[in-house]
Amino acid sequence: MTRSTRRVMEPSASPGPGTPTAVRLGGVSKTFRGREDVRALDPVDLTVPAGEFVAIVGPSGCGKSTLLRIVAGLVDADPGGRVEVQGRPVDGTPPGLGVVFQTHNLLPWRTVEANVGLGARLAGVPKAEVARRVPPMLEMLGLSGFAGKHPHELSGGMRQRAALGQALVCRPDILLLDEPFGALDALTRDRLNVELLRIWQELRQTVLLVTHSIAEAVFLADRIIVMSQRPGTVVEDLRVDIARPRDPATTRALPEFTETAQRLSRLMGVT
Ligand SMILES: Nc1ncnc2c1ncn2[C@@H]1O[C@H](COP(=O)(O)OP(=O)(O)OP(=O)(O)O)[C@@H](O)[C@H]1O
Repeated sequence: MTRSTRRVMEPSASPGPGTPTAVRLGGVSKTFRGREDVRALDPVDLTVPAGEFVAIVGPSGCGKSTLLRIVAGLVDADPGGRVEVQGRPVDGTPPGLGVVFQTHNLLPWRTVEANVGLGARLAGVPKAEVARRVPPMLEMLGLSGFAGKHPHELSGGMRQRAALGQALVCRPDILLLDEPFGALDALTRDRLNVELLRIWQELRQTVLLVTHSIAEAVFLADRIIVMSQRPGTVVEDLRVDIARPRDPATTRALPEFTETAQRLSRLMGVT
C-alpha cells in the first residue's frame, strides 16, 4: 500500500466509546466582578475525550482564553458550574497539564536548555531525569544548536518552540495552547503547525487550542468548538472529517478542507 493510499484509508482520530474523558465542563460560566461586571462566559458544556485535538474559535473577546484559564485552574469559574480534568474537580492547576500562551514565559537570564527543563524541575521531576529528557526535546523542536543560547538570541518562532518544549518536557496528558503562534509571521506559523501536528501524532496528548485562524483550526483539529460573541457559549461543535496524517499541501487541497473552512467562516460571520 502506498503512503498516499494509506492516507485516504486512515480514519480521522475519533476516540472510541471506551476512551476516558480528559476535560469535562458542565454549566461553566464566568463573570469578572469589578466596578463594572464583565460577563465573559454564558454556561458552557464541553466534554473532551482523551487524545482528541480540539480547536476553539470565536470572535475576539468572547471568552476563549477565559475558558482555557478555567480549565488550567488559573481563573475560578462562577459557582454552580462543574470543571473536571481527568475525572477530578479542578482546584488549582491540575497535574498532567501543560500550558503555552501567546507570549512565552521563558526566563531571559536562563539558557534555552535550562528554560526547557524548568517546568519539569518546578513540577518535581528529578534533575537527572530532566537532563535526560531535554536533549531529545530540543532535537524534536529543531533547537539542538541553540541549547546554550538565551531567549533574546532566538527568533520569535524559536522562542515559541522553546515554550512548547518547556510544556512537553513535563510529559503532560493535556496541552492547553492559547494562540501559541499568534504573534508569528504566516510562514513560521505554518511551519510550527506542521511541527505541532508531528509531535501530537507521536505523543497523542489531549489538546485544546485557542486560535483565530480558521485554516489552522481545520488543519490541526479533530473537532472545532465555535463560540458566540461575548458572553461566549458554544454555538457549534464541528467534527473535522479529514484523514490523518495530514500535511499542509495535500490537506489544504482537499474539498473537505475547503468545505469545513467555508462552513466555519459562515458560522463566524466572516463571509
Ligand atoms: N481578569 C479579568 N478581569 C476583567 N475582565 C476580564 C479579565 N480577563 C478577561 N476579561 C474580559 O473577559 C472577556 C473575555 O476575555 P478573553 O480574553 O477570555 O477573550 P478571548 O476570546 O480570548 O479574546 P481574544 O480572542 O481577543 O484573545 C473580555 O471582555 C475581557 O475584557
